[in-house]
Amino acid sequence: MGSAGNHDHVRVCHVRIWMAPQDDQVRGMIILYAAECPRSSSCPVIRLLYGHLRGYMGFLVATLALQLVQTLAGLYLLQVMADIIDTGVRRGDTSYILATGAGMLAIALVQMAASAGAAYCAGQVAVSVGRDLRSTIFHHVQTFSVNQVNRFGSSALITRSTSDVRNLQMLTQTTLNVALPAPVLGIGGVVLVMRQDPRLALLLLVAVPVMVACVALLFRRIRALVRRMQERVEGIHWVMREQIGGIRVIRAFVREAHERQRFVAANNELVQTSLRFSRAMALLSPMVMGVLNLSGVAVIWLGASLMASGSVRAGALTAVLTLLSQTMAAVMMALSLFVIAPRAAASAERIREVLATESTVLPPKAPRMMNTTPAGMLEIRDVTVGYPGAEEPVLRGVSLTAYPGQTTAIVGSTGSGKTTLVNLVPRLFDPASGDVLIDGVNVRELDPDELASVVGMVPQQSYLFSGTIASNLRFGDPDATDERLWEALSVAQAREFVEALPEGLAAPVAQGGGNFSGGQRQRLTIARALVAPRRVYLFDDAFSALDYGTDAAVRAGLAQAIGTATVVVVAQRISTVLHADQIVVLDQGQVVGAGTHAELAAHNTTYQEIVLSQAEPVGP
Ligand SMILES: Nc1ncnc2c1ncn2[C@@H]1O[C@H](COP(=O)(O)OP(=O)(O)OP(=O)(O)O)[C@@H](O)[C@H]1O
Repeated sequence: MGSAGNHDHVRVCHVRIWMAPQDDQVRGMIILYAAECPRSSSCPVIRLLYGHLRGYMGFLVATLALQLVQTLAGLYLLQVMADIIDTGVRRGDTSYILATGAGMLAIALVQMAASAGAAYCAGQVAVSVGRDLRSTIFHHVQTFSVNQVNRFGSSALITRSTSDVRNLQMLTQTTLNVALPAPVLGIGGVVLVMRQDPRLALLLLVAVPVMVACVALLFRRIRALVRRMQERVEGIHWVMREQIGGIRVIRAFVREAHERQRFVAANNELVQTSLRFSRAMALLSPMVMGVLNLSGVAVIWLGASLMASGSVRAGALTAVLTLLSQTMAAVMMALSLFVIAPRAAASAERIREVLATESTVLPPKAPRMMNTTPAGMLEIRDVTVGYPGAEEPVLRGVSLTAYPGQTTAIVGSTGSGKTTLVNLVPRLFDPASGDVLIDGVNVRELDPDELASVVGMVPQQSYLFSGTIASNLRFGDPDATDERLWEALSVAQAREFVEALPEGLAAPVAQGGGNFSGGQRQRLTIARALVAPRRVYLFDDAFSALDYGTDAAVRAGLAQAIGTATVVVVAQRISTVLHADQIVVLDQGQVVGAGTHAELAAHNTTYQEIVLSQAEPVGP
């Protein structure tokens, strides 16, 4: 991430992407992408690939040149072959046949080398474009707010960065390998046949447009089906993700049969769409083959009658027939393009949908710096937040101030908006109205790096990344010493169990932290937030998986370790917030009270209800 005042805003074909300048590869790619994208083009594939392809002009030109060489060499070979038959064979001139044959061999070698070189260059372009696209999507999604990520869904975002990009990569490669030589083969072939006999050329001029018309007729239908197929694949990903992620719940509630049915339904939908697609494709192939075979019959029929009248020689007719079979092979290969192209067109639309989504938490153009004397006063001023699609706002006109050196607790019933409120501080999303300020600076005016260096957060869901305990703890400060890590683990009451692991800090962590218990995970996420000093610490229900004793020990340790920082604690348990300097009570998205435990317990009805609802008796 870029440092304050040191970042770029780039217009990317209706998309604004913010990226750190030191990421040269991505930066270069974004500049390319920003290059005058042909907005007028109605083809989503062209619009999407245009900027990326420009970066590989060298390889593109080389592919073009090599394809030209190999196609022209192929056509020239036909011409020479006709000469050998009409001159060498007809006259029985062996030396002419041998000399011309040696020349043919040399040309064939050039053709092979050019063909291999073209395939290599095309591969380079396609693979690089794929890499760049994946990178663009990944970095763009990174700029999204949490709500925007939720709107697309993780399955959709993964599919778009993987299989959709692969479809575009395949299209690029096939176009360069198959479609690029086609015009040269077409025009060159017509010229070659014209030179032999213009009447035979006329046949080619009729056959090719008929073929193109057949394909165009089916293209729209195929494209729509391909798009639907991709949606169905996404549907399967969606169901599978949920089932794999929720396997424990499924087993506990014996929902296997129900889940199996959901999967079967999603799978069947894909099968039905795939069958419709296969039917459309099944029509395409015989149509093209029919036109080609009819053209072959016409050439043989016309050629035979011309030969009988002596106006066409055997060599010329052989060349035309060979050219026709070569064209047939090329068209058959190009047919694969008609499967790949609609798939890529649908993929391009889906990728552009992601790229055209402008982040709602963009960094400021001219970021402000925090003052150098750390304080950490957190002010939330009159914020209103609504989730996309929800009728009512989740938070309405919420204001509170959390002071340095103090603990501010936020309590409220389930769904009252506590998590939503704390998520505003690190800008996981922004409020519809109102402001969040740290030491008087609006968080929207801070560079993301600066904001991250000021706010430490322990989210409600304890998530650890695959790696080691040390790599997870160093998330906020890659340079933290082992000693610092152990200190943080001590405060989080995690030292004991980490010491008990044979590898200690180097103990492996599975994706999501699945190889640790809920309480251990929670303690590790608390330690992670404590490794780097911050002005404001947010603990969102971060003690819920701890037993009462550990909860109390962690809070006691925190009071010592955090010192003068501002602490905001979201909690369900009254015992967790009992000694907070200030408790803010939320109810249905509004602040309905603020004060100490004693004050609220005496006068605030909502707080009293919460206290009463807790099974354990609460002390003064
Ligand atoms: N991503 C979302 N999309 C739509 N609505 C949401 C989303 N996240 C939360 N909500 C809704 O917003 C309201 C507040 O949710 P929030 O998670 O902030 O409550 P909370 O007080 O933290 O609840 P809990 O104590 O159960 O964690 C809830 O009604 C919830 O349904």
